Formats: sequence, C-alpha cells, structure tokens
Amino acid sequence: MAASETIQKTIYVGAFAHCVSLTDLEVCEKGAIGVDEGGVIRFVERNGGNGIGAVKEKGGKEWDAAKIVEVKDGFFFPGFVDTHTHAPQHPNTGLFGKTTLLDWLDTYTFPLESSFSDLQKAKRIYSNFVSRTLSNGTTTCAYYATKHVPATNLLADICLARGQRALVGRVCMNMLSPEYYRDESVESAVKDSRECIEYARSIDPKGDIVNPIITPRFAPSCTADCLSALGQLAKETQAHIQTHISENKSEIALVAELFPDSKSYTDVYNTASLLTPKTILAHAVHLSQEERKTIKEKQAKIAHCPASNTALTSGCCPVRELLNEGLTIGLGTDVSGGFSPSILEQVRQAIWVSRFVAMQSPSVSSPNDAAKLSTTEALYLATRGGAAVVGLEDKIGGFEVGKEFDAQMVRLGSVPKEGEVTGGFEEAGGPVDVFNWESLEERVEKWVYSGDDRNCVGVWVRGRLVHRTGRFEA
Ligand SMILES: O=c1[nH]c(=O)c2nc[nH]c2[nH]1
Ligand SMILES: [Zn+2]
Repeated sequence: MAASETIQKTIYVGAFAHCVSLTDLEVCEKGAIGVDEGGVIRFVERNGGNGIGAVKEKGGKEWDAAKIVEVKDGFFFPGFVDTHTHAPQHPNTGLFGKTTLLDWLDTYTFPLESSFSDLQKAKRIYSNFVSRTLSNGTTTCAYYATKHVPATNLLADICLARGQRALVGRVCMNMLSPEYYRDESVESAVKDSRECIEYARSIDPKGDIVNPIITPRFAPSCTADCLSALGQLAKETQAHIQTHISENKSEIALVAELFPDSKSYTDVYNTASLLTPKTILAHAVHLSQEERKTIKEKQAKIAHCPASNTALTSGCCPVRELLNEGLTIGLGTDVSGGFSPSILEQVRQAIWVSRFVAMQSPSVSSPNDAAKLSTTEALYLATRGGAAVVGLEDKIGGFEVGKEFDAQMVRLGSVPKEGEVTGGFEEAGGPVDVFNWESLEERVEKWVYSGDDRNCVGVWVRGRLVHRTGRFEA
C-alpha cells in the first residue's frame, strides 16, 4: 500500500495495554479502539464485552461499515519509539568483540560506514534494516545514516515508502576520523547537511512520516566551528538535532583535551547552540549534576541505550536518577554498539542496567531499590517517553482519542491443553507460553521478559498496516 493510500475506518477489538503515566500501565481485557480514515483514534471503549455490534453502535452510525481487526491470544500495544540507532551499522550487529567505544569506531564502524558511497549496498542494507526495525514493532525511529548525501536521502525514501516514522540524519565529522571518511570542510559539512534537510522536506512536506535531523557525530569528531555552524543551521531550519554525549570515560577525557576552554562535554554542545528542545543526546551515562541541570534547562532529550552501554562497557546510566531529576528519556537500540534492533530487548536491558546501578549503591548485598526501573517504567520509556524525545508526545505513545494509531498486535503462544503433554511450540509460533490463567498484566510482563519479534504479528503507523506476519489474522 502506498503511504498516501486511504485507510479504511477500522475498529481494533480485544485486549489492549498502554502506559498512561510513568508508573501506570492501563490494561483492558475487552477493548475497542475506533480509528478513522486519517489514522486518528476517534473512540476508546473499555467495555467491549457486549460484542462488536454494541461497540459499533456506541461509535455511532458512521462506524456501521467499519472494518474489524480483532486480536486473539494477545493484545494491542503502542508502537515502539527507537530514539537512537545507526542504520548503516546493521551488518555489524553482534560484532564488537572486547572493544570499547574509541577502538570500536576505528575497527568496526568507520570502515563499514565509509562503504555507503556504494548506493546499491546502501539500498540493500537500509531496506533490510527498516524491515527489521518494523518487524520488532518500531513505528518511529531516529536514524543516523552516514556522511553520504545520496545514501542518506535513500534512507529517507525507504522510510517514507515503508511508512515508518523516521528522523533521518546525515552524519557530520570533520576531525579525528579517518581521512577516507571525513567531511572536507565545515562548509561542505553544512552544505551536505542542508541538502539532506531539503530533500527530506521535499519528499514529505508536512513531515508526517519523515523528517530531517542534524547529526554532528559527537564532539571528538567535529571542530568547534563545525559544531557552531551546525547549531546555526538548526536555528535557521528549525530542524531536530542528534548527537552522542558522555558515553565513555576515555571519550570524556578526549573531549576535555580537545575543548580545553569548555567546562564540560555538555558545555561544548551548549556553546555551539546545539542544546535545544529538539535535541536528542544519546547515552548520557556519566553526566555531572551541573550538566544534567543544563540539559534540563535547555529541554534537550536523552536516548538511553542500555545494551550498547553494556556491550562496549561504557558504563551503567543511572536512568532512574535522571528521571527523578525531570529529564525526558526514551530508549535507543544504538545498533551496532547495541546488539539488537529490538526496543523490547532495550526494555529488558534498561531494567537489568537499573539493577546493576542498584547493586552498586550502596552495595551488592544491600541494593538500592530506588535505583530500579519497574517493568511499567521501562515500557513507558519505550513508548510515551520516546514519543516525547522525538517531539511527538501529542501524536503517539498511547491509545487516546485524538492520537494517531501507531500500534503493534502482540500475540502470545499457548501451551497444550490439559491432558496433552507434548507439542505446541510450532503452533504457538513464539517464545512465550501462556497457560491462560494469567491476568493481562501478567501476560504483558511475560512478553516483556521473554517475547521477541515472533510475538509482533502486525504493526500500524497512523492507522496504516506497515508490517504483518503469517500469524496476523484480521
Ligand atoms: O554508540 C556509539 N555509536 C557510534 O557510532 C558513535 N560515534 C560516536 N560515538 C558513538 N557512539
Ligand atoms: Zn550511537
């Protein structure tokens, strides 16, 4: 279906769950969500127990001919928001050995990214990665591309054609990067970035699906004048900004060496006018109190990337503390520092990392429970938190009247019936066994801890079906 094709008025019937706040997961066993031709939610019925006819009646005459999509053995859940990932690094997923950030970049990342001058290769990898993120329930994604303008524009084309909401950024890097993969000058970095901004805006003028994002890779790979020029470009174009911050201790020491006049890593970006309400800062693992204060004042947002931070042994981000301080946070897969394109995996990893933080303070034998993320809190980061990070908090993240229907249909397996002792796995088609005595809240929890893309059988963006598997029945 083309992105512009009209959508049929549809009622999504059955169980649903979503986070209504950081600490509240609403579950509804017999729900009905009415979505209009524009992909906008028009009603949410929490007592659909009287059957589809009654639900239609409640919606009014105009819903008589609506299509019905019913979820069986599962629930509807809001689509995930990936607030930070690197599409060209997809082929390196799972490859990081024992490297840490700076040698990982030289060993694995720059050689692969530089090869995106080959547009055929870019097409193959980007198409595959967008399919992969969609199949994991990611309906919105903030992508880093590479420095290459044609390949970056191609990624924007692919996201638009597939109907995945995306921020697409051309990477800027004019220092400390290999000569074979570097912007020649500040002027060329700005010119090429501008070209990508204009392209994304030309293919989706209203920015409903695809938007550009200015992307200085990170402070160590950009000169101060390059960072400032990109800050000016952001001001002029009102575009989003993404970069990395305070990921690893050696990186922080390098920034202090390269920018001796700056008070901190955060100050480097602040001086360059790169901290705005539309800025996404990935990692933020080792921020000082003063840096957190500045980021909050500037209303910049944070992408927490727990799998990546563990894989590259960058550190454990004290995410609960950052939330307590009022920072806006979402989750990022950070492929391929992160080893998985799944935000569900990041939900688990965020919970684990918060446990490690808890065990560090004050001690393993006396963990600090206040540092732990709950399942609901991590799901909030994956949906509503992420929506706020990409500036879409009014449009997506939950099931409310007026919001757009970005959702996934989650189906769980079921175990053999009483009396049966074998089988069931193939039929279940997924890793989560359900005995049918679990409450809906428990089923959501089981999905969080052992689910994967086999459970994500249908995905919608603005009411448009953008991914389905063989287990999708409508
Ligand atoms: O996780 C990361 N991935 C990257 O590609 C990168 N570049 C700079 N800093 C980075 N961190
Ligand atoms: Zn990254």
